[in-house]
Amino acid sequence: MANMSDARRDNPFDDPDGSDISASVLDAAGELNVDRNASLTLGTDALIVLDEGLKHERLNSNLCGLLPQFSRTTRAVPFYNILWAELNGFEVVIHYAQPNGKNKGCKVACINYTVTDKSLHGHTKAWVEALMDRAYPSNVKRRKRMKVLVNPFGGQGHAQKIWAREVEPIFAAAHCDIDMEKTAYKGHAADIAEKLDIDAVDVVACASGDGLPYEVFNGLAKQKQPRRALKKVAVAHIPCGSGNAMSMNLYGTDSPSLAAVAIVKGIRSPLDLTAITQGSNTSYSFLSQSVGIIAESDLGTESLRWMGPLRFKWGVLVRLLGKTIYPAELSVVVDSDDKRAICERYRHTVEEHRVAAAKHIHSEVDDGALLSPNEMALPALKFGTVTDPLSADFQTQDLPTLGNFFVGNMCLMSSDTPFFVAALPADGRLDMINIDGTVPRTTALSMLTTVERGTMMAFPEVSYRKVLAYRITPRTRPTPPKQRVRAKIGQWLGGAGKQKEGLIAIDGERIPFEPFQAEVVPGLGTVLSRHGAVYEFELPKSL
Ligand SMILES: Nc1ncnc2c1ncn2[C@@H]1O[C@H](COP(=O)(O)OP(=O)(O)OP(=O)(O)O)[C@@H](O)[C@H]1O
Repeated sequence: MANMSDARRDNPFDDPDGSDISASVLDAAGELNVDRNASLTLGTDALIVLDEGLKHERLNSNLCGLLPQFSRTTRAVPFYNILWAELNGFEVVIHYAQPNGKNKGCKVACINYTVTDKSLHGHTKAWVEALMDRAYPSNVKRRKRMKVLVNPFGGQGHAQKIWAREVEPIFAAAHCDIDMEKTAYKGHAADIAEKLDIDAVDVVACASGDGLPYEVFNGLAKQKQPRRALKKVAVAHIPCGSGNAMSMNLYGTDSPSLAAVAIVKGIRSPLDLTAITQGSNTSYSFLSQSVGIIAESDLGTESLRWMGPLRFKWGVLVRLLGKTIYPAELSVVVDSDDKRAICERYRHTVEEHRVAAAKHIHSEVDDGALLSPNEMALPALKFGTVTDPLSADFQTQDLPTLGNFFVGNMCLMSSDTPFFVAALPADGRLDMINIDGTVPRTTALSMLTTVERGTMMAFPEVSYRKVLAYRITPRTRPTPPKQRVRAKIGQWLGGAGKQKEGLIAIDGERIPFEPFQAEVVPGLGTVLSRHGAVYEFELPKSL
């Protein structure tokens, strides 16, 4: 937690070969002498392996003395990396996640030692259990029962291979109970989640993009006891898609193997969901809603798929330079529109979390067991649906030149786009960004360059609000006859092809271009995360 932004950029593991052993206080009671030359010790944050044999192994491969001599005989394996430890007879076997040298990721490695002093059997048994307690603190469930859904078409179609090569071995080494199923059609993940036996499963892990988790939340919301289903079953994400925001926000990585370890070690945490009503339909969004530029750059750039991840940035750029506008009427229940106060409250929550984590205070996460029968249904919406008259809580604005309408429940929308820097998993609020489409091109371009640093919010032209609910009625923009040729060129350059209608994206999925209403439902969903109350992002100091 001390340096979350670094953790986000790099491998979130410490180096198991690392030299930071001094940071771990060696605890005499936690020491196990496995033989004359080797001992295993429970440090503060890591298992310390002291082994004369390590020195010899290294010296043997020293290319006839051409390489510098290694005198180190110790190795530290952070408890976080330890997947399982057991005693087989007198043999201590420890499986752990070892970071790959050059690749961003990790693989399963094993340490095993036979305890030579047979009188130490009782001590060894207790020591192995103590190691497991450090590897799995009281708020982390061991042997998670997982339903794994693999989208064979996710991202570039490699999800199945990634699952088998990089992820399954980690879950297996952590003794997770796995039931894998490939999705066979669009909507299959929702059907599976709707029919899932929620008492037999702790986690639904999606080897996909963000599309499958969206379906799983919505499938759980259709169960007979939806509220209990959403509390009982944690939704997890193995990043194998073109959009992997969920994994970035909750685990700080888009590497499938690192995400797998984060799932094994994940803390059950509540997540706000957003109820979206459109016509007579209700769905639940966990990530974002966009109308206009972001939705078009996400969904309306199909003809630019050959560009890979660049197509989204290109789509935004073309529309920004074209000063594209998306007229709409917007009604909002505002919680706060004071950017400074929003950042202060965010920092306060992060600090509270840091203090609680340092004191090892783990708040119990409700698993739905205590819900009374009349609480099993989804909570009633406080602000009604899109077909109801607007209540007095809403403030309505006509936005004839709206440029960007983007609402988020998570911070990062991809590995390098922290749009909603003050977003928190369960603060009962949505973060809403509005930017007028007529801001000068130079300003729009400099805004774009600050997204990656997370400082776009500082522009006075950017409205950043915490909201409880909103209704948006998008309108089709009129194109004056003189601008039609220019508009067509812009549309072609931006990858929109012949698309006539505007686009709305909910968690990256298209919904009809019609009015919709959104209301945050505090803590309705459950996920697995590294730090519970906060995402894997640090608010820039300049904000
Ligand atoms: N077997 C299947 N055939 C067709 N579509 C499927 C299948 N399995 C899942 N899908 C659909 O694929 C969509 C995208 O899934 P996912 O999020 O895993 O991939 P992605 O690569 O991130 O997304 P995108 O397609 O937007 O790039 C979801 O809407 C899901 O319902």
